[in-house]
Amino acid sequence: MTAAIDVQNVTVRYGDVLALDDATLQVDAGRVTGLIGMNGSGKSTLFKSIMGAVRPERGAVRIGGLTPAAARASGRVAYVPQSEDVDWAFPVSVRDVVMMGRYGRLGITRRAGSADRRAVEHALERVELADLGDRQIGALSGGQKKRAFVARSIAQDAETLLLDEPFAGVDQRSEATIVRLLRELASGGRTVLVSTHDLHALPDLADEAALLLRRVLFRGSVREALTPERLAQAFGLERSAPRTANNAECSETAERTHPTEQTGETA
Ligand SMILES: Nc1ncnc2c1ncn2[C@@H]1O[C@H](COP(=O)(O)OP(=O)(O)OP(=O)(O)O)[C@@H](O)[C@H]1O
Repeated sequence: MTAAIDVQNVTVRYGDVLALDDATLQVDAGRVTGLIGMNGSGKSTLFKSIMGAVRPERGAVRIGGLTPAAARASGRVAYVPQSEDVDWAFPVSVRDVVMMGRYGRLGITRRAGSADRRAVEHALERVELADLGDRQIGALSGGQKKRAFVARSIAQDAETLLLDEPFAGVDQRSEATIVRLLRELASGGRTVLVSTHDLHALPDLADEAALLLRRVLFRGSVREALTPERLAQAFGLERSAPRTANNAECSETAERTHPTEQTGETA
């Protein structure tokens, strides 16, 4: 079976910081895969590589057999970025953000039709934000913002969903709603790759797990991933802790993503 996401020997450097070192990962459709790694292990960089927002020095990525650019252009892949990467002051409503998921389908006039509006309302209902569609995106709680971005992915009807730390700073209701939705989407045949620090939530969330420390150390069942030996390896308790790069000293800085954009283009 061809992997829905195929990351082959990807190496990414920011200046002299080696963020990914020969990372290889296959992610299957129809399941939720949890991406686990310590701060700075390269999780966001892996997502940005899959989205084509950073250019690997070596290696290749395919999404459903397509290059990242082609997968993005066809709307097959949706990305829920880390909250810090989003400019929340951007003056758009929650409904506008969710409508952005439909942009690939709007055609040349960019005018939303009734099917688009129905898809947006349906997505808002699924994330339990139907009452807050008119609110400015920046005026939502952390968990509600995450749910708005998940709604955008649902409205987009993307085959592949990438979520970077969707549970960070999120209330329990939002976490439960997002976990339930991701499981439903995977059951419906979607490919879901989600990074999280929350190891306790992993068994409920994911069918598979991948451990990352600049390279993929392990990919397999959640139970096998959570063994003390594997976690010690992934969290740098053994010899090879990653260099802790100080972002302030780095020449490149990640740009902020408008709520209306799919990615922060950094390369
Ligand atoms: N734009 C950038 N410029 C320079 N270095 C960067 C940039 N983005 C990330 N890095 C560095 O690359 C490494 C991997 O960062 P990345 O954000 O991918 O890790 P992460 O696993 O997502 O971390 P976290 O869990 O803290 O979000 C880190 O050392 C980080 O400091």
